[in-house]
Parts: sequence; C-alpha cells; structure tokens
Amino acid sequence: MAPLVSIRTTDSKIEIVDQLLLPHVVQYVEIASVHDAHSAIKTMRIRGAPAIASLASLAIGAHVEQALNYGSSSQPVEWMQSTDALRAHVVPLLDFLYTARPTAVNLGAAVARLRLVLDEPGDVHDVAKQFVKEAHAVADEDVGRNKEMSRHGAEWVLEQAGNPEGGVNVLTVCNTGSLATSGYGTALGVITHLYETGKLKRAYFTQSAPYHQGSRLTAMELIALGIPCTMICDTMVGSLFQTHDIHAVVVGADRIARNGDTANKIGTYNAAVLAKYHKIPFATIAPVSTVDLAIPDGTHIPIEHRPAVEATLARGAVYPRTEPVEQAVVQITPDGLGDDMIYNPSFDVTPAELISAVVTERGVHAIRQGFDMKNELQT
Ligand SMILES: CSC[C@H]1O[C@H](OP(=O)(O)O)[C@H](O)[C@@H]1O
Repeated sequence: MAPLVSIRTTDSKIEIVDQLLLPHVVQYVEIASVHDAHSAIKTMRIRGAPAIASLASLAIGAHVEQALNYGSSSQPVEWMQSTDALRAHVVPLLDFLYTARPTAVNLGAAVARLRLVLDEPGDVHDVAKQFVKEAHAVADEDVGRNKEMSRHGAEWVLEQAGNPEGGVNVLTVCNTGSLATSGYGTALGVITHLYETGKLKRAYFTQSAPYHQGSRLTAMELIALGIPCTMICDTMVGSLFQTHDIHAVVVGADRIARNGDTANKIGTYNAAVLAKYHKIPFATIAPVSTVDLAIPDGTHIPIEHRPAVEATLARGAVYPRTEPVEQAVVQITPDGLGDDMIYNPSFDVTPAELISAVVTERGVHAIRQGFDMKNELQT
C-alpha cells in the first residue's frame, strides 16, 4: 500500500491531508487561498520542510493563475495590468507565506526563487505564466530529487556499515517521508531505498514528542510501505545504541548552514551526541534547497518555539479504539503547569562535528576539517 501524499492537486483544487488528525482519521482539506496555505503551515496541518515549500508555491501559483484565467483584456484583474503591479501584489504575499514558520529554509528558498521570476522583463501575462510554471516546478521537482538523494544515502550507509550480511539497522528521527515532502521522502527515502534493494534489516524511529511525527506519521508510512520497524521513545536512543547493533543514523533537516551545522527536529542533537559516543555514522539527508549559504554556522539559524500548550497535549483516538474513530486531544499536564513553566523548541542544532556527512541530490558531502557547503555545491 502506498503511503499517503501530503498534497493532492487537480486542475482546480489544492488539497492537503490534515496531519493533525493522522493516523486515525485521513481527511483532505482544500487550500483555497494563500491565507489558507499560511494557516495550514503555521498550525502544522501540513509540516515538513519540503512539503511546506511545495504547498506555499502551489498556493501562490494558483492565486496568480486564477488572475490569468479569470481576468480578460476588457476587464483585467487590477494587479495584472503591468509587471510592476503584479510584483507589488505578489511579493508581499510571498513574504507573508515565509512568516508561517521560521526555521525551515526550503520555504525561503522557494520564495526567493519565485521572487526572481517577477523581475523578468516582458509582458505581464508572460511573466505571470512563467511564475505559475516555476511555482509548479518547486513541487514537481521534489520527488525526483528525493529518490536521487535516497540512493546516494543508501549507498553511503552500506559503505559505512561494510554491507553486512542480513542488512542494516538504521535509526531515524521525526518524519521525513511522503508526508514531509512531495513524495518518497528524504531520510525515510534512504530507509525505503535500502528496503527496496533488500539491504535493510530494520528501521528504528523515535516518537518525536510533542507533535509525535514519529508515533503518528512515520509509523503510518513504514507500515504502509511494509518496512520492518521498531518505535522507541525519544529517551531510549542511548539504550538502543547500548543494546542493539545500529549501523547508521539518518535524519532530515530544516536548515543547513555553510559549515554543515544542521537544524532539525528537537531530539536530533541528542541522537547525534549519542551516535558520536557509540561511533555510529550519522548523516543528514536533505535537498540542496535546505542549505542556507547565507549563514556561516548554526548559531544563525532561527529556532521556532511552538506554543507551550502543544507540549501539554496528546493527539489520537479514544482508547480502546472503536469505529467510527473518536478523535481525542487530551491534556496530559496539570492545570497549574503554566506556559512560563514549559520549554518547547521545535528544533535543535546539531554541530557539524557530530555529523559524518550531508547527503543531497547532488551526492554525499563528507564533513571534514574546513568543510564548506558552498564549495561542495560549486563542484
Ligand atoms: C523532510 S522534512 C524535514 C524536517 O521537517 C520536520 O519538522 P516539522 O515536522 O516540525 O515540520 C523535521 O524536522 C524533519 O526532519
């Protein structure tokens, strides 16, 4: 069974699966405007650095395409009367979309890429058509590059592990599959490629509290893919390394600085420190659009702090489950635990010294003394 897709499009509609309701309720909701897209990203109905960029691009592209389709020469849409008017209308919307979540740079890369189109010379309709085409390309390119980087990452894991008889055991954090991208996934794509080529023994994944991307989303995807897997609580990574033969750790990324420092889901840094102690290779798997060459190191990465209330809640179905499913969002903390008593960063930064390699669609970038992603990407 194929895993769910994060975004579904028809000629006239953009829909996302509401990831706050997964895994027990699969409900696609329409994204009918740029504001709908911003809200869906901010509330994490959709999440995952590449998926966020894809939705934002598709939504702004649809907005411009509607003006192209419904305006006419006799009654053009007001902001379609010149390229200056088009730019003045669209740029603030692009900037607004980027305010939805601060850490994932893929959204910023998509905004910058689409912004450039608006500076192209030519007739406003031609510029608008190119804009729409580029907006679709942001989403359409994702699956192919995920498969490319997954192949690179799988080959790296096998090389690091010495291609053991019986396959490799790999740990991942959070969710980096089809629900976090436009398909196939990044770190979970590496696990999928290993499985598809008969080289995976077992995938291990952390629950990734408090949103539970692991418990709710990665579990759902690995079951759908038929991949042998084991879930662990976030606190069990050390025990897993002490008691099991884990050959590698592969994780996604939300922003990679020039020196390789990587922001990823909270708990990634913990796993990296423990992997270093246990001499387990640790790789970041991410598209080039996750690399932020404008920042020298991880100290410049903005870390999103989610609303404190999200750390007090657990989402799921009433136990024991009955049909129809009764969705539940339960408060697991006492009322006296105020917001000022909760620390809820959504990401942490793993220093490059704890990362063996960054894997992109371009290949494996082994981290070493003087590592610079700018040099890696120019070669
Ligand atoms: C390929 S997804 C990248 C990244 O996004 C996730 O964060 P969130 O679920 O908060 O959007 C997680 O950090 C993944 O590794």
